Amino acid sequence: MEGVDHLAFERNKAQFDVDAMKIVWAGSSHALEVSDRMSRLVASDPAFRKDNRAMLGRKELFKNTLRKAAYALKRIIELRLSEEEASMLRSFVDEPAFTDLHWGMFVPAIKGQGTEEQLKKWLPLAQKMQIIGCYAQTELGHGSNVQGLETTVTFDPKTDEFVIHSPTLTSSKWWPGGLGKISTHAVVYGRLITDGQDHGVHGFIVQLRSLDDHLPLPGITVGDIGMKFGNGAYNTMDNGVLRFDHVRIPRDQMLMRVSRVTREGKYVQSNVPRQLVYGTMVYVRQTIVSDASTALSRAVCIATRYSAVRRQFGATGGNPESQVIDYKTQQARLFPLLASAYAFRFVGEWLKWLYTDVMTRLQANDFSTLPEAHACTAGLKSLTTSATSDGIEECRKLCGGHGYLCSSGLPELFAVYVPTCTYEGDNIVLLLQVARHLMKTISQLGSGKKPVGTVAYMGRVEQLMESRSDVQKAEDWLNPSAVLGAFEARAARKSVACAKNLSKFSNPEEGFLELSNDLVEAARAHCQLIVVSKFIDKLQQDIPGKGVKQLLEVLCSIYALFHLHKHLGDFLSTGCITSKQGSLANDQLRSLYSQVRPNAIGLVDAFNYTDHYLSSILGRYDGNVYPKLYEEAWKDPLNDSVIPDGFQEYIRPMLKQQLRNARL
Ligand SMILES: CC/C=C\C/C=C/C/C=C\C/C=C\C/C=C\C/C=C/C(=O)SCCNC(=O)CCNC(=O)[C@H](O)C(C)(C)COP(=O)(O)OP(=O)(O)OC[C@H]1O[C@@H](n2cnc3c(N)ncnc32)[C@H](O)[C@@H]1OP(=O)(O)O
Ligand SMILES: Cc1cc2nc3c(=O)[nH]c(=O)nc-3n(C[C@H](O)[C@H](O)[C@H](O)COP(=O)(O)OP(=O)(O)OC[C@H]3O[C@@H](n4cnc5c(N)ncnc54)[C@H](O)[C@@H]3O)c2cc1C
Repeated sequence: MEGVDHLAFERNKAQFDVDAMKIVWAGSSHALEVSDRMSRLVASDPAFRKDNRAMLGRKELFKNTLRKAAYALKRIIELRLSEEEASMLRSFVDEPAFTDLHWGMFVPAIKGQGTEEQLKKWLPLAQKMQIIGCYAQTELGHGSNVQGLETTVTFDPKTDEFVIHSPTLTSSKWWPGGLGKISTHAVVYGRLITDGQDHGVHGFIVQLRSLDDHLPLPGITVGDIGMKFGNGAYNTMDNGVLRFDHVRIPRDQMLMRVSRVTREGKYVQSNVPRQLVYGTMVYVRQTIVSDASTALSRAVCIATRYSAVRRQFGATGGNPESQVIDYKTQQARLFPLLASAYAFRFVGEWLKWLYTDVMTRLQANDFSTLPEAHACTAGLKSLTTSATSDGIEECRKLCGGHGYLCSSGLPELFAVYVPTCTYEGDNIVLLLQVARHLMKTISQLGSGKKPVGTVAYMGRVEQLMESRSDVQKAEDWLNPSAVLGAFEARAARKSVACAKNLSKFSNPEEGFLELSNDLVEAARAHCQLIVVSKFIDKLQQDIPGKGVKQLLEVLCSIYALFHLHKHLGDFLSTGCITSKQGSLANDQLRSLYSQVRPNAIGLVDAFNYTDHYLSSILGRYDGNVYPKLYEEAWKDPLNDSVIPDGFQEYIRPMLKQQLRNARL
């Protein structure tokens, strides 16, 4: 029935103030107001329609994306939107596009690595979109190993220029989004060579295409790398290939904040650490963590609403069948994902703070927190994107057969999301970076250097090696210190075990390779500890609204105890808890799921997503699923005609032949 809220009876069950929770989710009343306004603006404009994407061929799909990008900019200018509003509007358009790389990587790379002079020259051009840029780092043969890039950038003192060259096939730039067809410029990473000396990888601003006719400039070969996973999905993006044949750029297009080349060709390093060349990746990894909570919450919103609508079995005495959300197995799969979405939101908020703090310190030449920022952004990017990708797929399964339909919104969400496990650093490679940080921290404990930030607990390592959980009954697991104690002890013990094993190797690098699986597990345990502890920290804040804080406490406990249960082997084998305590945690989880159940729809409503943004019939706000699914099926191009193309040509003769054979 049109106009009827089929989920109203669920909404009435909520025991908390949903509007107050919306503010907590958005981060502030202001952020909620802006995101609400921008999402409605996009949803109400037919130019931003996206329900037909799965049906479009690549060229049509891509052209459609270009139209939307140009239209979005037009609206941003017409409505005089602020940077914050514009960025929200673009995110609600919800279509991967070259603009993501322009705003998400090209502009930040210039901001982070350019000198004042370079910012003055390039930023206004980029900000007004008079040029369009991308981030060209990865090559056909080299992605994770940035130091292995082959592109050469050789200084020619005669002309005061750099000569950029792709010496081999494997040195072709490969993957950069926006590069394939649209970008006019790129920040290109290559090996800087002056006077025959290789100074390693640096970034350069390079013009790729003419601003007059958009044709590639001389010496440049550029194109799209081809269709990617999923039909519509990420194919709205022109990931590209790029080759240079001795292309010349002026010397002042080297991004020179970290180091520079003088007119005479002298290489001069400034006082900022070399690793700042990797700074854009740190920035983007940080944004990816917040985006993980967005992607996971979308999937969870769809699966939760549909689980309340869907009924199977259990019809007794004329009553309808049971809602699948009431099955304990459904709750045990769904509610930890709901809790994870909130957990990632809060750890994302904290990571943003950490990043901002690091940036402020960098301005004052304090580089002390850079390793912590690198380890946290790398580790949390890895943890949250892996969990979100798996979570989206789990949500598809939670929706049964209908989840497999494109109209559920879940296949496209998965296909668009899943490369986050690879881009901005393969998730295993990034966990190994965290492991290095942990091993370094442990190795420095003896020197009296006190570990700070997220590794501060390592300073209590002796106590953590001995500690025993004092949980005696299920409710004891609701105590944050019991949870923190167990997670800290597990993380510390896993790292210490790795460090002990590493010390048996005469060559530490050999040991690192040999023990890398254990190191990855130790890094994961450390990252889970960060998520749990930041959720607990969030709950120390004043959180207004009836029942809001109580529900967040429930979700926090679910996040922690679900992971304790999932990784019980870790907690038991390291002796942090007993098997009895493990089973008490499981008992407590069951009770927590029951507390979430009446609030489940309210908790997903608090994400404040429009139906346009969710683009899911199963996740519709009004729960009017079946009539809309039925209606949608008839819109498929296959249903344009009763008899499909190809039937007369192939199937009719086949049928006739088979009938003839049968009669013989
Ligand atoms: C639904 C849609 C959802 C989400 C969309 C998300 C949007 C975000 C917004 C904007 C972006 C828009 C669109 C996104 C789409 C796609 C974009 C994708 C872009 C890319 O993928 S760009 C390419 C990214 N490439 C990588 O990440 C490569 C990974 N490799 C590395 O980073 C490094 O090489 C590695 C592996 C970390 C280190 O290599 P290595 O072992 O060689 O170490 P080094 O010798 O280089 O380093 C030694 C030293 O330096 C420290 N360090 C390393 N990295 C950093 C760093 N980044 N910052 C600070 N410090 C660093 C390292 O710890 C060592 O320290 P030590 O000497 O031990 O003290
Ligand atoms: C959709 C998408 C968009 C992208 N956009 C951009 C972009 O805009 N700009 C850009 O420059 N790049 C971009 N990339 C490239 C991306 O950053 C790289 O693909 C990514 O960094 C992974 O590197 P790789 O492909 O070399 O993987 P590889 O390193 O080859 O990984 C292959 C396998 O080897 C394993 N492995 C590698 N090294 C180690 C190790 N040391 N120890 C253990 N295992 C290891 C990995 O875990 C993985 O299982 C994009 C990629 C994708 C998929």
